[in-house]
Amino acid sequence: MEKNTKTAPAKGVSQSKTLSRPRIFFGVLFLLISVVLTFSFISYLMSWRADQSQAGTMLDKTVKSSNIFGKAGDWLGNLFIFESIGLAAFIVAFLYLVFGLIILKKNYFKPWKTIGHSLFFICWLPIFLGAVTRGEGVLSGVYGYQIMEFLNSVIGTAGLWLVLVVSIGLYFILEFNLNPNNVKSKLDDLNANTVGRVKAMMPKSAEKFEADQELENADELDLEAAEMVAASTPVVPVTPTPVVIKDFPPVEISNDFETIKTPNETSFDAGPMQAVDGKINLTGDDDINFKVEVAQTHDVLDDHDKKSNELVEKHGLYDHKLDLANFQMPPIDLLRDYGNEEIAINRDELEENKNKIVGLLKNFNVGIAEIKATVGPTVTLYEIVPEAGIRVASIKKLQDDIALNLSALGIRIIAPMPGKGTIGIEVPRKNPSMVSMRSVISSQKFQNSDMDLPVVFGKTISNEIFMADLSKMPHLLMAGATGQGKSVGINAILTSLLYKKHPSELKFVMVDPKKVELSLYSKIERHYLAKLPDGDDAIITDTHKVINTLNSLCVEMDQRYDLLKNAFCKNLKEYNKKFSERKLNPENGHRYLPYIVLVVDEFADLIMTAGKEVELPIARLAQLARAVGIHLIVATQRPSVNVITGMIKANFPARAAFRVISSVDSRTILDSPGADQLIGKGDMLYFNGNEILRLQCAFVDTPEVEKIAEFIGEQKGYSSAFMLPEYSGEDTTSTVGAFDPNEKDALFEDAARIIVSTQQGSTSMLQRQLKLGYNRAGRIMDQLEASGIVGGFNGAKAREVQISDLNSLEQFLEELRK
Ligand SMILES: Nc1ncnc2c1ncn2[C@@H]1O[C@H](COP(=O)(O)OP(=O)(O)OP(=O)(O)O)[C@@H](O)[C@H]1O
Repeated sequence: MEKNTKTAPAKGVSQSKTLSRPRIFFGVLFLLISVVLTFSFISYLMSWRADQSQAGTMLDKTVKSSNIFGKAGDWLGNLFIFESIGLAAFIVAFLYLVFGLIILKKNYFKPWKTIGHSLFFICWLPIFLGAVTRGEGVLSGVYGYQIMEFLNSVIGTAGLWLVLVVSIGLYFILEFNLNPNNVKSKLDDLNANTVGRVKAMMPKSAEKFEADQELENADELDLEAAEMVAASTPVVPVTPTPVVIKDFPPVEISNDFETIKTPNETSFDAGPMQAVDGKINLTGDDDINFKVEVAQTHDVLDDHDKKSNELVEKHGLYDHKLDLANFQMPPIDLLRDYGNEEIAINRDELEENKNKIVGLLKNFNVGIAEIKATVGPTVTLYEIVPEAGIRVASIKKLQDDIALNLSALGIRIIAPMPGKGTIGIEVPRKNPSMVSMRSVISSQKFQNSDMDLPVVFGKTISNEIFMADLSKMPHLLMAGATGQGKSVGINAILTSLLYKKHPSELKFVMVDPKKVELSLYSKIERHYLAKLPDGDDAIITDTHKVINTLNSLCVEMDQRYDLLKNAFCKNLKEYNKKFSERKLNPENGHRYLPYIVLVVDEFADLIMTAGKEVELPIARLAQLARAVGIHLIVATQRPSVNVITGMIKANFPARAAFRVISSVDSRTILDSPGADQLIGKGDMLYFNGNEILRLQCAFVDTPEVEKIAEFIGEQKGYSSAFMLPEYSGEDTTSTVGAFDPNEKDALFEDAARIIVSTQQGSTSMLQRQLKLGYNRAGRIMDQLEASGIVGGFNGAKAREVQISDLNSLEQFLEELRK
């Protein structure tokens, strides 16, 4: 086969689909020949008697022909039909069509098979037609008539017909593997698959057809393999009735059972069968035993599904946006247009830097084979390919010398560039371009993104818009010395989320010890913020309240885990989908769960004042909260090891570093140096657990954020902020001690019965069943623990229930009452 390497592939078209010109020429030529032959033959058959008399008058203008292709058509018809093979001439035209398509790489036909069949019929059909017409007319052609005559004289008429019938019979048997059993099952198959076959005959696009062809081939192979295995593997009979398989045509088994399919979707028809307890015993008269067992699906939600389907039919899917149905997402105009953000290429600067890099490396005996520059918004990346034999480490060592030589801050050497086989030198541009929030938010990439929590950071050094999904990160640690763009970065993240998520889908818990950075967002309290029931401000600035809020978030997380567990869901997305499909009953505590994003602006401050009390709930949330849709963004100015402890770091796989003051700080946040070499003003490194990317953070100014918050705040919101569960740290722990029956809660006994009957020591279950606040439910749980009905606190798991049945419990309660 000829390779299509001469013509360059067009963008977006794979090489294999591009055809070389000679291929197209010959392909089309063959198709044309096929068309000409077909029509000439048809035309010839309609008027052959008249036109045959004109043979030999090709150049005589006075003689007219009635063939559609004139005298040439006559000549072709005469040559192929009359003088040669009669009607079988059409097979020749067909072969041209097949070859044309093969040349054009349209593999509708299997070439060798088609040629084989065609040759058989080119030989057989003229003789057959000769025998039928006895040489009358043109149907057999001269060849057909002559051979027929010859055979007739040698083996007689009966012999001739015997040869014809036997040969066609053999042909069908060999081709279609016919035997009496087979014929029957093929007929059944034909019946069952009529619809499928009609579909298969519908016109398909060329690619689809190719794919089908491959599948068909694969099926054929698998079927053959299956037959071989069936024939060679002795199967121990496990049912009293021996089982037989005659063939494997695809067929539906019965309404009660699912169609049995092999991994490649080939269905088996196993002849007569009986179903006992989900097992199908196949019977027949062959000697292979075969037992098929269909695993019964125990779908406990079947009734629920029916009910939920009815509810969905009646009320439609649950619409979480309904409460704020008229809520409008902020328009792009609220973001400032900072003018032309096109990257202006300064050729002199590029040339100068290139010469300096090449010259300097030469001085250190580092030869360069190739150098390439990519200009980004703030940084130009020079990629060099060193000459063979140069050690990468020797170039890495020259970082300071290169920086000195280029007299530029912020040089970063990446040796080697991951996945590129080059060494990168990032050199800041003299006149960097601004990346505005407006430009990234209005980009198609952001607008069309289907991420759950899309966050657009800015642009990469190759000027591509960089986005990440906060729900996949799943928590982000940000660091940067003061004034390097951290607050702008947080605003960029929050803005991206505000531009994409409806208030019913997302809530923020904002912690701002500096008191000024996030205060702008207080306007969106009733739309997007979450707070403690007794909290005055939604934006938390007081360290003590932060501890309560973090613990309350832990409670929310535990409750969400309970809900997910009861709904048999693995994550928040699945749970919300199920809830929208009305498969979860709100009376059992189920509700639509918005994502919760905790934003801590100055983490160092919190750790300094509250230490472990803050670190532990943050670490707990970071470890467990991802599946229930709680995500953390923690920022700090001081990325020292006593702030970003090992426990915190281990649970924050995504890190964003703005410029930090020392390479030690850079190592703390990124596990590698580099952030100390950044140039500030939003120049950042983003680490997603695999590689470090240099980005220019999008710029969003405070007035822009204010406008967005105002736009949202002026719209109708919920009656209050999203309420987090109650939490009062001291209360709940202090009551665990000796049990005092006189001080037991009024609902103590009811709670005990619920716990014992369900054998689940879960506080949130008590909350739901008894419709209690977390504090009271927690207190009751402590009393239950003190009285010995449930075991001690068991982390994320429910407490152990010490009493196994209600009878024993009643006796126990009786004792307590005495
Ligand atoms: N992405 C950016 N593009 C352009 N300029 C930026 C960008 N980010 C920050 N700057 C500039 O840097 C200044 C300081 O940014 P920012 O307030 O975000 O710093 P910070 O790290 O939060 O400082 P602090 O911790 O003291 O609050 C901004 O006022 C702005 O002029």
